[in-house]
Amino acid sequence: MAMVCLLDFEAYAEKYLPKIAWDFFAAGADECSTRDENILAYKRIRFRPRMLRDVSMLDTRTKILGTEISFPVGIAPTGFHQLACPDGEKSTARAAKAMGTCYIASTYSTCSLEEIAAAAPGGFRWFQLYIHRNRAVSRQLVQQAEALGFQGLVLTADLPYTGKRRNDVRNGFQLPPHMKLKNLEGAFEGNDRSEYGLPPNSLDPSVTWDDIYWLRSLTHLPIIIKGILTKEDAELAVRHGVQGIIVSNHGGRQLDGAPATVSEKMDHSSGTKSGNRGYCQCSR
Ligand SMILES: Cc1cc2nc3c(=O)[nH]c(=O)nc-3n(C[C@H](O)[C@H](O)[C@H](O)COP(=O)(O)O)c2cc1C
Ligand SMILES: CCCCCCC(=O)C(=O)O
Repeated sequence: MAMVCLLDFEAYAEKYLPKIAWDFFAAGADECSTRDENILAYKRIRFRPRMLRDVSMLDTRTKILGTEISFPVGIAPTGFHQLACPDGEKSTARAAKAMGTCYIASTYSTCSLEEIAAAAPGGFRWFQLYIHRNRAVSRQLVQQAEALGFQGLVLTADLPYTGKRRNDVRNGFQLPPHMKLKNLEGAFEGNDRSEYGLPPNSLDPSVTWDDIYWLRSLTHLPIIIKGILTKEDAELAVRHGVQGIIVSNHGGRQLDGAPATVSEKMDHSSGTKSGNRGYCQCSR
């Protein structure tokens, strides 16, 4: 059957993926109220179409941080692509390049940054960072991403601890033994990989705005903060000299009860006074 829209891909994935993988991809935190509200908030949006405007020539191109993309949608960072496809993030990188848009590769990719870069030479890519307690690991990843030609550094700010995704807990989610978080191989001691393929508590929950200065000292890349949900934090981002923010509630996988990404309660103009732009992501 022809795949016509994203919902068709979603239904296909639910039918054919192992339950443990599907549940991971579909997860929301706790009661999933924010995850579900993300979709409902989009459905409530109504356009105000104007007529007789000569639409014979359409141009959907736009720019993010000065780089042109063919349409105003990029690919958000998501971990563990090999759970869905053996080629993993290499396929995602190729698809993004073919579509002329930006791919943000996750720290928790199942392909290495080198493999991702080699799969789609010249593609427009940013690297998404989670900061680990072992700062040397994070420093090395940032510097490797820059050396490989990634063009932006996205710091995910909304995961000091992992949200409680109930089905992952029920399923006892583990990465299959043949799958590795390639960017973090050799980064940790011991054999316990019980938290999403990582040792428990490997992320650093003590990260603050001051760490933006630390990141700045490591790289010349533009820094974008992902997971901003309030005007106050957007303003702090501007004050700390970052080049962009991504308005996001992490697909409702983190703080259940947070507003929908396109909620009318959000002030999407935050930060624009000093020329910074907020990027709004599509949920799921
Ligand atoms: C399966 C899955 C894995 C994800 N992995 C990451 C990740 O590794 N890093 C990250 O910053 N966000 C991750 N996210 C969150 C997405 O980047 C994105 O924020 C979310 O899917 C869309 O919600 P939003 O519109 O609130 O941003 C993941 C989301 C999903 C569904
Ligand atoms: C130890 C943290 C695992 C997080 C996995 C990737 C991610 O961000 C997600 O939302 O899932």
